[in-house]
Formats: sequence, C-alpha cells, structure tokens
Amino acid sequence: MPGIVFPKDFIWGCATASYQIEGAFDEDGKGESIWDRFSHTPGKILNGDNGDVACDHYHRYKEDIALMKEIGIQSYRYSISWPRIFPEGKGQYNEKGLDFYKRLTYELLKNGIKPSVTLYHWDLPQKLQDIGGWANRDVTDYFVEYAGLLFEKLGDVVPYWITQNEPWIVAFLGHMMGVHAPGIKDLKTALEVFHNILLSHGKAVGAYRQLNLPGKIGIAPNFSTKYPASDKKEDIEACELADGVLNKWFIYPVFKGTYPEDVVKFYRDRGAHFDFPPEDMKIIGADIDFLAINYYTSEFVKHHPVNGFVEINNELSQFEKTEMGWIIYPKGLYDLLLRLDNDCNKIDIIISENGAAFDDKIDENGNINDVKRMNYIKEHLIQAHKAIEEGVNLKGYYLWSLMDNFEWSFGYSKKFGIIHVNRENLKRTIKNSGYLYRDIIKNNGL
Ligand SMILES: CO[C@H](O)c1c[n+]2c([nH]1)[C@H](O)[C@@H](O)[C@H](O)[C@H]2CO
Repeated sequence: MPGIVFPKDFIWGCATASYQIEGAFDEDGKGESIWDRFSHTPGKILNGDNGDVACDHYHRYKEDIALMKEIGIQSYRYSISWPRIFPEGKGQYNEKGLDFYKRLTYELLKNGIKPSVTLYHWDLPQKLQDIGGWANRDVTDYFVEYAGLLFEKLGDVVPYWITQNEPWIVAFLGHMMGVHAPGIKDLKTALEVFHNILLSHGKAVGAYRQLNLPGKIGIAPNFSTKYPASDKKEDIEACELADGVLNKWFIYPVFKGTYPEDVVKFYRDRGAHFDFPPEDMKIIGADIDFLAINYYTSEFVKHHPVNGFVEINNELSQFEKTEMGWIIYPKGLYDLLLRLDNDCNKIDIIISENGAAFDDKIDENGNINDVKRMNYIKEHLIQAHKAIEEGVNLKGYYLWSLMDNFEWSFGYSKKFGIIHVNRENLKRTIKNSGYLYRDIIKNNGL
C-alpha cells in the first residue's frame, strides 16, 4: 500500500499497564492491589498465572526503554500502580514507589520518548476495595488525592495524562460478570462503579486544571463498532441497544451531560434503577483535551427475545479472528472514528490501544515472523489514515502492546507484544511486527 503518509506531527506510540508488566508486586513498600488478590485466588486466572513477576519491568525498565528507542517509539503510554504510591490507597504516600515512576519517566525523557501516563489501569489498592472499592463514592476523592500527588510530582514533565482506562470494562467485567478483579457479579454495583469512575475522572480533570500544568488530559474508554446482523427491524433495534450499552453509555455522560434514556430504561427494566445527583453530570462532563480510544474489534448483533440483543461474532466464520476470538474488522475503526468525530464535537482523538494476540512461532534462528500481527497493524492504520483524510482529528496511535504481558484472566497465554518475552528467562526479542513498526515510524506511514 504505497504512499500512506500521516500528518507530520502524528504521534507513534506503544502502550502497557502496570499490573501487566511490572512485577515486584510487593517490593519497596507497594501495597496489595485487587489484581494481586484476584490473581492469587485459585481458579481466577488461566494456568494459575499472576503478576507477581510479570515482565519484571520494575527492574528492567531501562532495557525496555532502550528497545523502545531502537524501534523509534515516540511516546510511551504506561500506567501508574496506585498501591505503589499509596499502599493503603490514601494517606501517607510511599516515596520508593513514587521514585520508581520518577526514574521511569526521566529515563523516557532522556531517550526522547514522550511519557503518556494512565492514572488508573485497574489495579485498585485492596485496602480501598475493603471499604467498597469503586462502589464507594468516597473512593472518587481518594482518586483525586492520588492523581493530585502525581500531578504535583510529574505534572511539569508529563505531557499526556489519561485519567481512567476503560470504565466499562472495570464496571462490567469486574462487577457484573465477575471475570475481572474484584470478581463481583451484581448489575447495580456495576452501574454505581461505572458512574463513580466517570465522577473520579471529572474530579481529577478539575484538579488538573487548577494546577495550570502544561500538558493535556483525557480518558481512555473502550469502544467497538456494532453492526446489525441483518436489515430486519428487530436486528437494527438490537444493534442500537448494543451500541447504547457500550458506546453511548460512555459518550452521553462525558459529552452530552446525561445517560442515554433507552439504556437507562433497559437497566431499570432489569431492576437496576439508579439516580445520581445531577451535579455529578456537570463534573463528569468536564472539558478534556483529547479522547483516547481503545479499539480492537467490532460486533455483529441480532435481536434476542429476553436480553434484547445478542452478539454473534462466534457464528461468523467469514472473518479471520485473533487468539482472543475477536474478529478482525479494520473498517470498524474507520466507522468508529467518523462517529466519534461527529458525536464528540470534533475533539482530538488518539488511538490509545490497538493490537492483536496471535500464536507467535519462534523459528530455528530465534526470529518471530508474526505476519498476522503485521497485517492487523497495517490494515488498521490504513483505516485510521482514511479517517484523517475525512477530517477526523486523529493525533496519534499507541500500539498494544510493547511486549507480551499478563493478559488478565488469560494470564500469559495471549500474546499482544511486538516484543516477545521468554517466560522462562524474560529475555526480550523484537518480533518482525516490531521491525515493521520501526519502519512505519521512520516513514511516518506505510
Ligand atoms: C475489547 O478489548 C478491550 O478494549 C481491551 C483490550 N485490552 C484492553 N482493553 C486493556 O486496556 C488491556 O489491559 C488489555 O491487555 C488489552 C488486550 O486485551
């Protein structure tokens, strides 16, 4: 695909998250997180894996930054482990924990890599879960205390801040389906958690603005584009509902100051009424500088007589799928970008996560020719570029992920990295997708 060139100031990045790569789960004063607790609970994680060691990034961060530099990564999105900073979740902060993130951040800057810090990527201090976690409205204020300390200590050198990673996943996988920490299965709790996470985001944005810092702040929801399985009215309505449950449920409160009525009714009909103070919606709707979107796949939807809708990707054999079972549907990224450009007042957008898990093979020379991942990256960048040409203010792309890491309930079985990590000795090996990304960055395009 010759001649795809991105805007000259387009940001090429990669992304990780603290619990998935750092390890050192109880080192230097770090407190327990809900993912430490969850992964130490038998039966929760495939193969009994946990993040105790992970990729040992806590000790190997300089080596990893050198690899980023070799690939030419311009910006690195990493998350900060709240219990490393506040072992009890609040109160006295842990100097050694803060020191790690200072060293990491300054090593990036020394190597010409722009830091992009995610304040919350799921590893809540267990002590806060013990008082109700995100379902406890007080935790939104403890989040502001945590964010405020990091703004104070790193705000003058970190140009990009993301308050929350995927409120919907935290709320619904962690508190309704129970497959993520803390493993709760209750719709009302899930809805309260979702609201409080958005509230914490709005409060943190307000705190950031008060400090007049030079950087930009946003939030990283997960979206996926929904398509009706047929042109039958019932499937089109089912698709609307599925879109509401995932996508509008975020877009409306953050950009329109209200929850979508059709989805509120959907939940009320299932017994989960909830009435939040109207002043919350003003806080949640705080102006942000960019919208960070995590896009991996899309869903085809049909009517379901009881649940209203059902997603049927597993019935669709015509699409190639990743190791996660997600269909590869790059046009879904294009359609999402155009939709968000329209629904979110042409806000600046960055793709904060896009990538794929495949069953990578190492050849006799130790090389990893991960062609499927290379194709996935190219196909999605082609769609991203198309969106830019149609006027979408897409400013950057962060590939998920820098290296193979702890994939939540799947443990280390699913590999998203452009760098392979040997689970025996943690040796890093750049995959061919990493070299492809190096060339894309060098050429600022395909
Ligand atoms: C449907 O995909 C979600 O948007 C999503 C996918 N992913 C994510 N969210 C998380 O932000 C990462 O921590 C995961 O490692 C990554 C890969 O699974």
